[in-house]
Amino acid sequence: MSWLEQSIKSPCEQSILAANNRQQQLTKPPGSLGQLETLAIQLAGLQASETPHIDTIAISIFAADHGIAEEQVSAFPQAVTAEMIRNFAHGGAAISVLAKQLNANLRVSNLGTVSELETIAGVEDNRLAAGTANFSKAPAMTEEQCQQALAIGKKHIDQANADIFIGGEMGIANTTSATALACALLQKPASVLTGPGTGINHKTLRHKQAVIEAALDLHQANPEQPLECLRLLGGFEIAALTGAFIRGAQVGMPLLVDGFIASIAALTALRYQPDIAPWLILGHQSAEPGHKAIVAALDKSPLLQLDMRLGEASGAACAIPLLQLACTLHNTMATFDSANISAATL
Ligand SMILES: Cc1cc2ncn([C@H]3O[C@H](COP(=O)(O)O)[C@@H](O)[C@H]3O)c2cc1C
Ligand SMILES: O=C(O)c1cccnc1
Repeated sequence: MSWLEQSIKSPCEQSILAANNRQQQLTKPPGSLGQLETLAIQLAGLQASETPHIDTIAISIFAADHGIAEEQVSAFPQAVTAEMIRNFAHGGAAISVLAKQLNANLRVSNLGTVSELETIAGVEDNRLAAGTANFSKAPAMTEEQCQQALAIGKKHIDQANADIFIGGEMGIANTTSATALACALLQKPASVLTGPGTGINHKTLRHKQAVIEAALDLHQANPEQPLECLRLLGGFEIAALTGAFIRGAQVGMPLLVDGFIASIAALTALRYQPDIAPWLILGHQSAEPGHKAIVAALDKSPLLQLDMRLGEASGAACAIPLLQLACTLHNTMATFDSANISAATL
């Protein structure tokens, strides 16, 4: 049996009840801390503890190139993927700065770029090929590549040993791949889901839409087979994220999901195994317009809306302090009893 078929862990009902009970005793009108309350209760269930905490944070960035980039669908050249891998390692990328500030353990996995990369300290060499195939002409991945990429995500979860996991990505043209995958899974046209990614002009946006429509016609991907949709239209980094999300729910790791790209990986995982839903927390609403439809399909409310559209796990990282505050309030506020506060009378 493949690891992908292992059962999903259930959140701990007893801890959810205990945490809910605790919330009712804290010195505030019940419900007045809004989503901070529900988040603490959700985390209690996921961590199987009445008093959840977010002290150790694992962030994994999966980077890879995309054959579809040769269709001129991104504002930036493909060399940027490898260049940004260097930047992650050297501490200059947005996620490098955020991870340092949050005291998170940042791992960077190179699944294969077109530009040659020297060996870089802090970058894991997980190269499968020099990027995916151009999915407007052929399946993006072979069966074997897709399985290997899923397994790299699994490995990151198995080694994470953290209170929460955030998966991020880097790969020029991956909004084209993610959009095509979203169209296939949601059965929506490219005209509805395609957005500017790194910032293309209107003419290029129409071209990007047409490239996606043609690829959808070519592959006729079956939404009932999400991992096959992933193989045909996805990317190595999107598959690694999908594998990480499936594994996270199998082993009981809370998963904080980033923006557009990470969310389509989460949706792929969810369509493959609907029981993973409770393990997903949505960090933020991306400004990439197609994210709304994916968020609706995930049936989750994003914690933040900051008009971010970067990827790299950056939006999810920004939501960590909120989760920490939710836990600290939940764990350390006084109770009506301990502070001698009168309870509600009506
Ligand atoms: C310097 C730079 C840093 C990035 N970090 C994340 N992305 C984001 O933009 C890319 C997707 O957009 P598109 O599909 O339009 O190429 C991905 O690499 C994504 O992670 C970046 C993009 C650039 C240019
Ligand atoms: O929200 C994202 O993940 C995103 C949006 C635009 C470009 N890259 C990533």
